[in-house]
Amino acid sequence: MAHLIKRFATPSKPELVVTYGSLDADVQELLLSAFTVRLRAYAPYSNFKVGATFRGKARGEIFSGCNVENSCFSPSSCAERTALTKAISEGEREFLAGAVVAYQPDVFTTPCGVCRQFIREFTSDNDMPIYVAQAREGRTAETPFANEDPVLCTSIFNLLPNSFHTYQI
Ligand SMILES: O=c1ccn([C@H]2C[C@H](O)[C@@H](CO)O2)c(=O)[nH]1
Ligand SMILES: [Zn+2]
Repeated sequence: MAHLIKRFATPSKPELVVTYGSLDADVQELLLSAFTVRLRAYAPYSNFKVGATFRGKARGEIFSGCNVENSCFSPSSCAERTALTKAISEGEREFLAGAVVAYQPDVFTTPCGVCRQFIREFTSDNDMPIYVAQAREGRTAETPFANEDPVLCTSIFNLLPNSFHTYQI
């Protein structure tokens, strides 16, 4: 019976909070792009701006997206889905890592349930690291992060364990 749970989405690593300065340059770059694209968020209804990025496996290219709201609310897209939809439509289907940048003073902003499932669709059995940072007040595109800023290092299998997934055989 063990084979039935063998492909269950179990995290490759536990969640960890580290400092921005301790991260590899490619992860810092992913977070910087998320900070920058967040500035383009169309969020007149919630006033809550989010930026998300995913690094494609094929060429190491960064795909970025912001949240795009609508006066009718339901048609809104989160930043994570904007970024992934852009990537898929450009031909990328595999990703090395993702990043999310938003600002709530006392909590990391992690992807919503819909986005977790959306990200899971494009994740291999090996999990996908997701880095979450705050766009702190007063920070600008010139200096988005300080070395001592906290970054949550999580992954889609931490965020969405034992997720629904169909395997194309
Ligand atoms: O991880 C998240 C959480 C929220 N939002 C958006 C949806 C909506 O536009 C606004 C407030 O929920 O933030 C995202 O883009 N990503
Ligand atoms: Zn979402």
